[in-house]
Amino acid sequence: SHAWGYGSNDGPEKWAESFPIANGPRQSPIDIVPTQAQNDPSLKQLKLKYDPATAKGILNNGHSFQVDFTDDDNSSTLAGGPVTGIYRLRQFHFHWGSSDDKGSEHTIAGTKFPCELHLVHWNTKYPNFGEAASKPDGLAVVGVFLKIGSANSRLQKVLDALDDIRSKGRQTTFTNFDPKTLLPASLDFWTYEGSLTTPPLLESVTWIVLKDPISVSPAQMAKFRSLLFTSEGEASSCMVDNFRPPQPLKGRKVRASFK
Ligand SMILES: CN[C@@H]1CN(c2cccc(OC)c2)S(=O)(=O)c2sc(S(N)(=O)=O)cc21
Ligand SMILES: [Zn+2]
Repeated sequence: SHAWGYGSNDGPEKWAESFPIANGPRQSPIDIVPTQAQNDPSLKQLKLKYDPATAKGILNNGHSFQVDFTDDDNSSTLAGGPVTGIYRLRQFHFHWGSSDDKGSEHTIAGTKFPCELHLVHWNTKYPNFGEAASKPDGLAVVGVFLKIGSANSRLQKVLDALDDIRSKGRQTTFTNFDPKTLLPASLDFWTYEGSLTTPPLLESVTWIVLKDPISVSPAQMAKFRSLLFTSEGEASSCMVDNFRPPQPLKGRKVRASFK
């Protein structure tokens, strides 16, 4: 199997050995340079409709932790913005650093944030997630930056569940949660065509990166860093620095939904 991680032997610099698409034409993340983004007035407003009842569970997958949603109907969806049609929410997860000066995957004119939230959606024109993940318009991921500031009470419910999923493979029930509460007030965004930022690095993602961050406190960041990459019984390795650095733009245009 293609074991990959974020260490010196299995990290982003090594992924191309098993996943040659790592050097492809539309890889993610990227550095977003606001002055070079083009305002596109044809971009529609982002329409996010999430039903808290679709939240199912929370899992430590050994790379990050994710909150999974039931996606067998259109209860939790994304539409509008740069996409055509309806995309269903599949899961959300985060990437973060070992210190507050790094952790995000996308950067803004070189600025790194301590953490980045990804809400993963798949295009309902395809029969299921796995099919969608291999199509150029198959996935839409909303990225939200987290910035050090006051404690985020909405985030705390997610962080309180981490004690039960400390090591790889652990999961627990997690329901009645509305991910909309994790979004900033403004849904202004940048958008570009990219990829998964983890193996299999499929070039199937329309990225929608929100301009405004949400807050996270230093104590809450310590909670993220209390997770382990490793399974119970293995030598413990702290789950930190699980981010891929920015990739070459290769001629792509980044559009802005705002002036
Ligand atoms: C480990 N990779 C994450 C889990 N997924 C996954 C798992 C299995 C197969 C697969 O592709 C067929 C995708 S996923 O599609 O939900 C995503 S999206 C994403 S990110 N950082 O680009 O938003 C990371 C992951
Ligand atoms: Zn991600």
